[in-house]
Amino acid sequence: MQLPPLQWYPGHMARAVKNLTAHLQRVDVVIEVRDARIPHSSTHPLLATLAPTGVIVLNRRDQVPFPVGQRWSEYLTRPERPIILTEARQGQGLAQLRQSLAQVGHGLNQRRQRRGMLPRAVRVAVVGCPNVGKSALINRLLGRRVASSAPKAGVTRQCQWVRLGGDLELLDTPGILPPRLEDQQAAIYLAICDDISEAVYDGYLIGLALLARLWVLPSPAVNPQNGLHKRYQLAPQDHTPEGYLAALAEKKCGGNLNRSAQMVLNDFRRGNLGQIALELPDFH
Ligand SMILES: Nc1nc2c(ncn2[C@@H]2O[C@H](COP(=O)(O)OP(=O)(O)OP(=O)(O)O)[C@@H](O)[C@H]2O)c(=O)[nH]1
Repeated sequence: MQLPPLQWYPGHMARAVKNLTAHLQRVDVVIEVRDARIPHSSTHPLLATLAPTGVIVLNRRDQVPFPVGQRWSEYLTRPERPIILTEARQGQGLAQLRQSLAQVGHGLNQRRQRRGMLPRAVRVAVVGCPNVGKSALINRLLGRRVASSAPKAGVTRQCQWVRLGGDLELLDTPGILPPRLEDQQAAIYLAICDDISEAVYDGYLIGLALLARLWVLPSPAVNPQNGLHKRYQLAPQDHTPEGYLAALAEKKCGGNLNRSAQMVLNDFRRGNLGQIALELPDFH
């Protein structure tokens, strides 16, 4: 299946990248938030150069099978860059994240003390692609709602500093993507996961791309219980991806293929098809 090239680089994102580059110079640690369903595709090349150290958070750990999250964590971990799996809405994994930040703060203030300087709060930037859960994570870390969190890419438009007690200052940042999405497979995964504005793609083709991926995923990436069958009482093994969307359209959407594709996408995004990792460390 050949999809038209996907690109999304709205004006606010270009401004955000410029703004972020300036802000990162006064930050002590960067938390890069990625989507645990697509840890490879939901990273930004800029961060490898601007923020080579820090913490990588694989958020939405509730949406992938537990062993897959663990495997990604082992695969990505480096001594200077711990990996933490979180569920930002419920606050799972946050104790470990707080501990990592406290360690950074301790090291920073020891160095300051040696130079005769007063202690200060650790400055932490929370960065990543649109819709990966940066604002939800910040709200959970702070224990109150300071950042807008919504199931839509591009909600946060400005960099915003927020303070947590005397120890931590957090920078909430708009979601960023590269100006050109060179890796079109990654772009398709970003669209499937709702990390790209739906205004720039054909929903039917992206729904079909999701099914095509589900058809070839190995068993560790998906729950043993087939979510599609359970959700729609329609067995995947009896159909090709195209045939499945057509059968689903007949069964539930008055024959409308666009609506059946949208239904599958929405159910995947909400976790109604069970835990599904679109990417595993060994293949993309
Ligand atoms: N299932 C699940 N949903 C999550 C998790 N974290 C966040 N969400 C949901 O994902 C959606 C996006 O979260 P946000 O916090 O707005 O994401 P963001 O990265 O700040 O988005 P932008 O403002 O577009 O950059 C919201 O509907 C959240 O409730 C998680 O760990 N698991």
